[in-house]
Amino acid sequence: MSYNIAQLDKQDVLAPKRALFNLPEEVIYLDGNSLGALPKASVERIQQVVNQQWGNDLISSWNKHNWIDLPLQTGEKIAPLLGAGPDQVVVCDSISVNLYKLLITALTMQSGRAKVVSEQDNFPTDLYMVQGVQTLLGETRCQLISVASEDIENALTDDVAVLMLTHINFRTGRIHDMQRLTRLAHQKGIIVIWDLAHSAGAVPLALDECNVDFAVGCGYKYLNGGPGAPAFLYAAKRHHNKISQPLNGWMGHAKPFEFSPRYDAAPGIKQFLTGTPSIIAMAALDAALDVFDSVSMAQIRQKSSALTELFLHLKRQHPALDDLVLCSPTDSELRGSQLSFSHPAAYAICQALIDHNVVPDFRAPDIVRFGFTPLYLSFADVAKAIAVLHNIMQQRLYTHNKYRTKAAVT
Ligand SMILES: Cc1ncc(COP(=O)(O)O)c(C=O)c1O
Ligand SMILES: Nc1c(O)cccc1C(=O)C[C@H](N)C(=O)O
Repeated sequence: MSYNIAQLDKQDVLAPKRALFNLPEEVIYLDGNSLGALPKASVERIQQVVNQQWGNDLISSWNKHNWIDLPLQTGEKIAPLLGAGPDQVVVCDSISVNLYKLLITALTMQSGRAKVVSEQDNFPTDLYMVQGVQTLLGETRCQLISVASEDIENALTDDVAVLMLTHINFRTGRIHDMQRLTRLAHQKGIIVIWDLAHSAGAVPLALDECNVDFAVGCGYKYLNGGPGAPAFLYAAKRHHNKISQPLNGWMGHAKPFEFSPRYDAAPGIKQFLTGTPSIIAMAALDAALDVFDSVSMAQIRQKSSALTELFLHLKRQHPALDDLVLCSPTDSELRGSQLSFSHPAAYAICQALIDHNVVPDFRAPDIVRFGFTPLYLSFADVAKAIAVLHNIMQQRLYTHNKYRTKAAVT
């Protein structure tokens, strides 16, 4: 198969979206799966929130600019990207904190069951949160069972309380079959929590259709909400009246401004709020979501698969790149919007790429990870990235001493 790259870019219906982002001209950014690029709309909105709303309207902004409803309003903007109907998504806190709320919520729905099944290769914070709940409640109420990916189905026995999985693996990009695993878990009476950190804004999702119980996801990756953007939490409507989450903060109270000493949870999804939302950060995320206007997740997915397929095709043309061993699934249907390759010098290769204006990231112990964000990446960018990578590998530029020293954040 041969590719006409100029033609691919010409036919690309998402190409105009690139103009909605502030990205340095010379940089090919392949790390939107760690930190999304900066949408121009977020810059404008932050300036407005700071200068006009905070600066001028001060405290009246909670009403005048409806700051108080921003967690719900932004949640409603995210919902269609998740295949979720209204009133089920709220924006708040981080994934870690939201997982804590949901783990305890789910465990209290499951009397007599304590096991939380997850995957050994899950993103560590997910496993840490279960370990923390286990320490708090004791093993009789919470017990982490972490298994290899291929053993998950066998681990779904009728003494399991919760299945907690990350939909798209952060290292390999491998996608779990959400529909099948949720159905199998439900057949055994198990509640399912999905972590959508690498899925939301990257692949089409159908949370309602898959009958998912709970989910969390990230604001700062494919949703482009900025560093430390608040996360989101999904809770299926059918559970809203039967649950209670453990972090009973005043923003999740039914009537926070009555300042009652007694906690009464707000109805619906609002009960998952805890403390005062970070308005500037949330406004940046809210504005960033407008880049998804007038495009479908199917279009995004189609371009994402085409970009990763092109990368692999071009890589195969260069024997000097053979030492980079693909650890993402070869079938594009089975992987998210990323490609990961192992190599003993992965860290140095990453640094050399960054030095040459191609930005992937390194994941320990030996992975170079490339994220493909269809909203701001062109097919020509992919071709340029391969040319730079080829030069680095063929000339062995990565062996230079300056690429050896590891930074604190990788
Ligand atoms: C799968 C996954 N879950 C959770 C996190 C962490 O989320 P947070 O920093 O919002 O707690 C990340 C990345 O940071 C992630 O990749
Ligand atoms: N949240 C991050 C941060 O604060 C610094 C560096 C990286 C991150 C990440 O998001 C890592 C990311 N979840 C990953 O998939 O590796």
